[in-house]
Amino acid sequence: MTELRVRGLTKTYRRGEPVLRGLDLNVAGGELTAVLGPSGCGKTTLLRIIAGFVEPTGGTVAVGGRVLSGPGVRIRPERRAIGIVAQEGALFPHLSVARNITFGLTALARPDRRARAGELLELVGLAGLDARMPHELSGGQQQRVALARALAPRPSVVLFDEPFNALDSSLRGGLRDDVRAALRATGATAVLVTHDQQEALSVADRVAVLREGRVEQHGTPEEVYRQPASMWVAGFVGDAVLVPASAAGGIAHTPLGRVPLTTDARTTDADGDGTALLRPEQLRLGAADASATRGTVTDIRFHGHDTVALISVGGLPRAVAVRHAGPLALRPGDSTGLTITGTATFYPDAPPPSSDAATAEARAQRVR
Ligand SMILES: Nc1ncnc2c1ncn2[C@@H]1O[C@H](COP(=O)(O)OP(=O)(O)OP(=O)(O)O)[C@@H](O)[C@H]1O
Repeated sequence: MTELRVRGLTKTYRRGEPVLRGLDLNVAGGELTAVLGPSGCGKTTLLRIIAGFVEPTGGTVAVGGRVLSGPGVRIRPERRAIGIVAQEGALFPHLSVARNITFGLTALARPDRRARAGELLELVGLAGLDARMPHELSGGQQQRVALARALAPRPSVVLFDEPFNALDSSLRGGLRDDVRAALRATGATAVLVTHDQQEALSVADRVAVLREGRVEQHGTPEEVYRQPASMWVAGFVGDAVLVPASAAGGIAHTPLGRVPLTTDARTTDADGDGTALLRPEQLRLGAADASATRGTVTDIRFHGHDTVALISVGGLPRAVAVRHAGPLALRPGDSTGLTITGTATFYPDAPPPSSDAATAEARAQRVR
């Protein structure tokens, strides 16, 4: 399995501002990293540089220790052993499914090519469709063929540029699972660019969050969601409840109550004022008893699988979001108790949420 290593990557297009500003990213052999970030932060540029379609201004790209782009080195795209799955499969419309898949396998004898196409179609769940033409396939099937084509030459790295974008949500889930299974089966290292945070969190081994041409955090989906490296990441990935807090002895005191701090070195030593991060599903509504903070419902939003209630609490300038599994028997104006479960990440010396520019900026930039 082959590691992808990107070091100090910079890119400035002609007559433009720098797009990549010293980007570092390691993807371990056989792992899938999802690259997530606001529109225009340089995700596609990163992918195109790794593929060899765009020359970086500085920095290096290496696969398995072999430098593909770097000072004085530029390996042509077709010699990089990198497969690409684009937004909309971009299959050759005049070639059958089998010939699309084996297009690049000119070194193989015809029977071997046929066998390889059959093998790959099985892998992507399309066994038997060898003779179909692209227009006879659904969008999801076309993307599966595009994946099979990308995997056909046994690339060590596969790049996905928003591969599920054109598909409706019912198809996306199944295809995502199959992409993951196919990558596992082949051992390819993969990078997937996406706008969709749920997709990034659910499909990837690791998530790299890009901001203004750098990686702000690269970690497992759980790390990025539970312990965001910054308030900006907290607000960009998922819904954040950011409240002013005072930390001491591993506990944050907030207007919503006391909450233990998440046990990582950055957080547990915290002492003094800052901001605590909670997620809406960590808040529980219930009887307004003595142990709970009291709040007033200002809005209820039903999402089917869950309901989000906005609760206004004394001492907080903005209502906090509470995610509740299933429907809620509360209405705007009702009084409720509020308790915190789990732990909080703490950002020392951070501005209070009333002027939480970081989150506002992240929200404004987030594209769904
Ligand atoms: N060929 C090009 N020439 C000049 N500027 C470019 C070129 N390609 C991209 N850019 C600029 O570089 C910046 C980053 O673009 P890029 O497509 O990498 O971002 P992105 O994160 O993939 O965005 P999106 O999520 O909207 O697809 C943008 O400001 C874009 O206008």
